[in-house]
Amino acid sequence: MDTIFAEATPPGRGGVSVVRVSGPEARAILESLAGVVSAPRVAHVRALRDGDDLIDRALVIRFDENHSFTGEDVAEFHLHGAPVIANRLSQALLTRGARRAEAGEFTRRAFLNGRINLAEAEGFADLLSAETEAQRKLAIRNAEGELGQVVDALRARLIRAGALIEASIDFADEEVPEEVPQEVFEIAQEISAEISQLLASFPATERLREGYEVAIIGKPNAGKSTLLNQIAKREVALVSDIAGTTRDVLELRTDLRGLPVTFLDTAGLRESNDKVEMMGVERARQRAENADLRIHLTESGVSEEVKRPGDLIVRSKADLGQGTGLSISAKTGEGVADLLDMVYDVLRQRAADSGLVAHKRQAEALERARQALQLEEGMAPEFLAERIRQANQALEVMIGRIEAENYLDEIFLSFCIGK
Ligand SMILES: Nc1nc2c(c(=O)[nH]1)N(C=O)[C@@H](CNc1ccc(C(=O)N[C@@H](CCC(=O)O)C(=O)O)cc1)CN2
Ligand SMILES: Nc1nc2c(ncn2[C@@H]2O[C@H](COP(=O)(O)OP(=O)(O)OP(=O)(O)O)[C@@H](O)[C@H]2O)c(=O)[nH]1
Repeated sequence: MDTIFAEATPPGRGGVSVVRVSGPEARAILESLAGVVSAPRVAHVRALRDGDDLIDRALVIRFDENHSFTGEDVAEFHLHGAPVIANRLSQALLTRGARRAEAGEFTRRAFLNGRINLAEAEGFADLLSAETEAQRKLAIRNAEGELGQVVDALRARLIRAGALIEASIDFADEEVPEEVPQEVFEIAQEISAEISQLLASFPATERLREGYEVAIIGKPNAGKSTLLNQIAKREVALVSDIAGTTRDVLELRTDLRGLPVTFLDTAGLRESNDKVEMMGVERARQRAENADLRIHLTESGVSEEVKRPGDLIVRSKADLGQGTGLSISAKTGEGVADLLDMVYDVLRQRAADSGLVAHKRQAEALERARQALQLEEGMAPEFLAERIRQANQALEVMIGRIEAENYLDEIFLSFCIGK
């Protein structure tokens, strides 16, 4: 196994930068630079020397195999935060046989060494990419293993069901076939119902993890770009009194009180002879179609063609006259806070339906387990045993105990280097 290293802190100048080393040579490499470090998991201040060259006076920590994040021998260098120092240390690590880590390789090793399961690894990936409070709360639950624990509890009951069937097969008399106990069917039904519950929350959880899209749509000159600028509190979109100003879809990522919300400013919906404008209109329609929520901004009437239940209808340019319903002036800002309140309320309700199943991979494995558990009383004991085994196997795939290989690159390469 290679010994790997990477900067765990973001590149650039900072107070402290942390370089992490993991693998069989970690301790020897640490001690060749810092002298003997006998106590594990204790911070020591040490001069780091490569030959005569004093690299830095740093904090160093070492971790023993089986008592570290990766499960391997680990050494950490907490350096003064200038890129030249980390670069100089990297050079010393390379000459001592370590290599640079790939994206997610520390977490991958934690998984391969059985320190975390695959659902936890996905939780860590989500935690590291979380941009808002609601996403962080979701991710930390899975990084802490909640989903894995739920699945382990289901597996324990499946194993009992399997054992009950085996017993009835073993003791079956040729003439008087032993009945498969009723409890087997009860367990299968209960587990199947619990999986259904877990799966029911998947769409809401996935939306929260990925972030919501809110499309601002309407006729040309309705004030969509002005509204986007008002939400951003800066000039992100071009505004003009020429109809058809916005062509491409503009995205504004925001943290709406903890919810991840990307507002989309789209081309005004109309027929036009301008080829480029029509490409923009088509794009606007598509993005609006796929968005989680649509704000129809209108001076007069609503563009019925794209209207869907639950869409917000908002009258624009309230400073120019009176409208009914929610009306805003993107220009003065009047009503914009109320609009954001409404958007927040709608999305918060959807986020409230979220649960633990955040990834399609997890949902698919759970669905396979659920399918296998659709048992019927007349089924042969051997067949029932096979179904229970299939369900158990699907759950093992979910937590990465088996058949994880196909997913590893997808999951771990999504991390940054150093994680
Ligand atoms: N400096 C530093 N900070 C970090 C990490 C790290 O690797 N280094 N982490 C990583 O990304 C996270 C913390 N995760 C960790 C998880 C386990 C162990 C560990 O050494 N576990 C041992 C000892 C436990 C103990 O001290 O009681 C064990 O479980 O046996 C260390 C960090 C976040 N902060
Ligand atoms: N009085 C008033 N004028 C506004 C308001 N909002 C936008 N306008 C004006 O209306 C014109 C069009 O505004 P935009 O924000 O570019 O409209 P749009 O909907 O993005 O237009 P397209 O890009 O053509 O689809 C500009 O002259 C804005 O200054 C408002 O609330 N009150």
